[in-house]
Amino acid sequence: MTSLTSYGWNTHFEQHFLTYQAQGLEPGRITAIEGFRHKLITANGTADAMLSGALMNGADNWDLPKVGDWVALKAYDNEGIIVSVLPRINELSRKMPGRTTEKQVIATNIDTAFIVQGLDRDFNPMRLQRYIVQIMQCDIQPVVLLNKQDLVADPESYRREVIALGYECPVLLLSATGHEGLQEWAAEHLLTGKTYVLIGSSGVGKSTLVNALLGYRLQEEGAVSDFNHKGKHTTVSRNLVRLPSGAMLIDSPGMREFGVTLGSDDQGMNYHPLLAALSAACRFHDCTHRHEPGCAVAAAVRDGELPREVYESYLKISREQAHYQTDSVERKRVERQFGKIAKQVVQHRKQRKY
Ligand SMILES: Nc1nc2c(ncn2[C@@H]2O[C@H](COP(=O)(O)OP(=O)(O)OP(=O)(O)O)[C@@H](O)[C@H]2O)c(=O)[nH]1
Ligand SMILES: [Zn+2]
Repeated sequence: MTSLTSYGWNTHFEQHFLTYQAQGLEPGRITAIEGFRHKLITANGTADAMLSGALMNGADNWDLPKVGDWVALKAYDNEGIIVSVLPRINELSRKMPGRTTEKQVIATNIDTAFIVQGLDRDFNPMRLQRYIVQIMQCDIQPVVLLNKQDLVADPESYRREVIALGYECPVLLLSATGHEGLQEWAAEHLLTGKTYVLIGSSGVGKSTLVNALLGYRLQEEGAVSDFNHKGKHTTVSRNLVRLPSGAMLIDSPGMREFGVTLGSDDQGMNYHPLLAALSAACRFHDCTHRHEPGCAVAAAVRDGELPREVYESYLKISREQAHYQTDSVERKRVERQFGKIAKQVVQHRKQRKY
């Protein structure tokens, strides 16, 4: 028997599972998805499951099971059919890459997201802030991991630069290959029964970090294999693994884009403590901090109190959010209209009996 609690099962899921329990279903957590095959951990060990037809036809893509989800499962030995996804505590999402404004769910039921940047050439405070803001508006705690510290002369200066931005999140220096900083990371931020996700661009060392923590090779690393014929292996799937410490860690493929969606409160960006405090002092309560008179945020940038990089990131992200919002409102309107037309067609057919 596997203890589900050690995989993150709690009273929230237990409550929502009651009706399924009455139907003789079992709970399970998705650890990997390969095409149609969903790998799960259940009280009886691991299982392989497919989606029920109803789930496949009825749900929007972001409602379908993702790595990290708890589901209700009709189990047959080590196989099964996933009948339903239990309500999520949160979901780590991004705007789908490209021009569309659809949301893509990366992983679910996450306690902390580790943003990994490599200090060799990947370090980029603008991109970092985009990750931080998007993660926070998903109600997930961000932690910044600056990896490959062995490749730069003064790693501390990078850490200081991130801390100076003033977001409320820890910043750690690591070397996955040199095994530096791993113990401190694990001791403070990888706790039993909690779920973590690693995100960042390709090649920053996410798989190397997972492997170092696991002490064995789950995914072959870059230098070793020749997976995609470009002399470089890239992680292609997400995997939830349980570390020896009992923490759960989800590795995810490298991302080129990490577009913002809208926060649950639609309040725009109140994720920077100083920016939030300053906003309250603006003359207009709905100040966009762009051109309004009496703007405390713009004044703080002029005075050097609020870092200019934070302000620039704010401007960029809030513009994208506005675009995301208009586009999703328009999409919903079109969907509603289409729904109406489809209904009329059905009615028309019924009346005509064909
Ligand atoms: N010098 C140095 N190299 C590292 C470190 N961490 C990872 N690397 C190297 O960086 C390369 C990429 O590492 P991966 O772990 O495959 O990167 P990834 O983030 O998982 O990449 P994707 O799977 O494409 O998302 C490999 O050659 C690693 O050996 C580090 O701390 N220092
Ligand atoms: Zn303002």
